Order: sequence, then C-alpha cells, then structure tokens
Amino acid sequence: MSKTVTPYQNEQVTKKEQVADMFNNISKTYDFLNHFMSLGIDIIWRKKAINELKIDKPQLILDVATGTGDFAFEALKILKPRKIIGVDISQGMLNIAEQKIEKRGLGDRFEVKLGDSEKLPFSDDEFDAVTVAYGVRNFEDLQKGLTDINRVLKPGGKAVVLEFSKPKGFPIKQLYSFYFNYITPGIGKLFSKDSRAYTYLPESVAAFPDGEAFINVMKAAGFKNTKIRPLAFGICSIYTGVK
Ligand SMILES: C[S@@+](CC[C@H](N)C(=O)[O-])C[C@H]1O[C@@H](n2cnc3c(N)ncnc32)[C@H](O)[C@@H]1O
Repeated sequence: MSKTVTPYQNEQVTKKEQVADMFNNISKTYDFLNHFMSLGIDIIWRKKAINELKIDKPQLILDVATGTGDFAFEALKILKPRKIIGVDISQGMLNIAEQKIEKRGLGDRFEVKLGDSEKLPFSDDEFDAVTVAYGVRNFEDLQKGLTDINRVLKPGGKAVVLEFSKPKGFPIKQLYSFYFNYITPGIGKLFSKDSRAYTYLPESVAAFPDGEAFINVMKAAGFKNTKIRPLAFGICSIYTGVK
C-alpha cells in the first residue's frame, strides 16, 4: 500500500481537510494555471474522457470533485444531458463554478453543492453516469469513494474517471518527470498563493495507484467491464467501469 501524501504534511489534520483547504486557497487561479501548465492539452483530454459516455446518452450525470466545473461544462456541451449535478468538498472551488454557471446562463442544467465522494448526498441507483476528473487522487479513502460512486449509479450506469498516471517509456517518462517535478512547482509558486499545492501535485501522482492497480480498486468497489485508456503516452489515463 502506498503512503498517504497530503498537501501540508500536517498529521493533526485529515487529508480531506487539507485538500479542501488547499483547493480553497488556489480556487481563483486554478482555471488559469490548469490550462497554462498543460498548454491547453487538458481540454483535449477532458473531451476524450467525456466521449466515453457518448454511446450511453446519459440524462442525469453526477460530476464528483467538480471543482470549478470545467469537466461538467464540457460534458453539457458534448452529451447534452438533461442535468448535471456537481459535488465538491471545497466551497471556494464551487463559488467559482457558481459564478461561471450564472455567467453562462446554465442554472437549470448544472447545479453544484458541497458533497464528499465518500458519503455522497444521494440515494442508491440515482444517476445514469458518474464522472470524476483529476479528483480520485485527492480522495482520503479511494476504495470508499469509488464504492459510494458505484452505489449512486443506476444498474448498468457507467463511471468515467480521468486521472494523471505515470508514463513508463523513454523519453516521455524522463521529460514528464522533469516538467512535473521542476517546472510545474515553479510556475505554481509564481502564480498561485499556495506554492505547496504544486509540489503536492507530482508527489500525489507518484504515490497514486495507476493502470491495473487502479482498475483493481474499481473492481473491489463493485465495477464490471473495467477498461483503461492511456492518453499521451500514459501521462493521463481514462478509466471506465459499469455498475
Ligand atoms: C484537481 S481538482 C479537479 C476539478 C475538476 N474536476 C476539473 O477537472 O478541473 C480536484 C477537486 O477534487 C475535490 N475533492 C477532493 N477530494 C474530494 C472528495 N472526497 N469529495 C469531493 N470532492 C473532492 C477538490 O476539492 C478539488 O476541487
């Protein structure tokens, strides 16, 4: 079992509280830094992940760890569902999502609320699909989170998870490691109020189960027909599973 990596390495405070604090701290610069650090490629990865649901035509979607809502906004555009509900443990991130919803006039189709992946405020078998983009790595208890996601899915419903993974081949592995360990924390320090957030990023990716190891947790959480789709030589991966 890999060690728990936390944002502020403070043993007196749970990982969940530290993660919520960190995202509250960086919420105002999050969107800008996301696109800047990924050179806009994150938008392509999000689209690819959402396309996994095209065949299912889900009408009611839950976006867990919705943050500032970018994944849900893209899903609204591509899948045209009746409604998306986004939950997150950081009120700061949700405040930004709410401003964007209002500005885009999408209040009747996208709603956000405070909610924890490990204790989702919904009943069993409620959603046609559940999505999580760059969220699972931050869960305090990954298996508990995935099990609760499985619980709120309708039987036959699909979960789509997009997360960083570790590229294995030369030279992508070396380039990625250099960029992620030296360049990203530097940019984070320059533009964000919370420099620790951007050293937590590579540390948390390094400690997180990817590929088959992640699929095993999905299976243990009750998912069937699990699949992995590596993107950009394994920098990111899309994982899908059906209830
Ligand atoms: C890197 S952001 C991703 C936001 C958004 N999904 C995106 O693609 O831009 C991770 C988000 O996960 C949220 N988060 C972490 N643990 C969570 C949990 N247990 N339940 C719900 N949200 C959580 C954080 O507050 C943060 O907003």
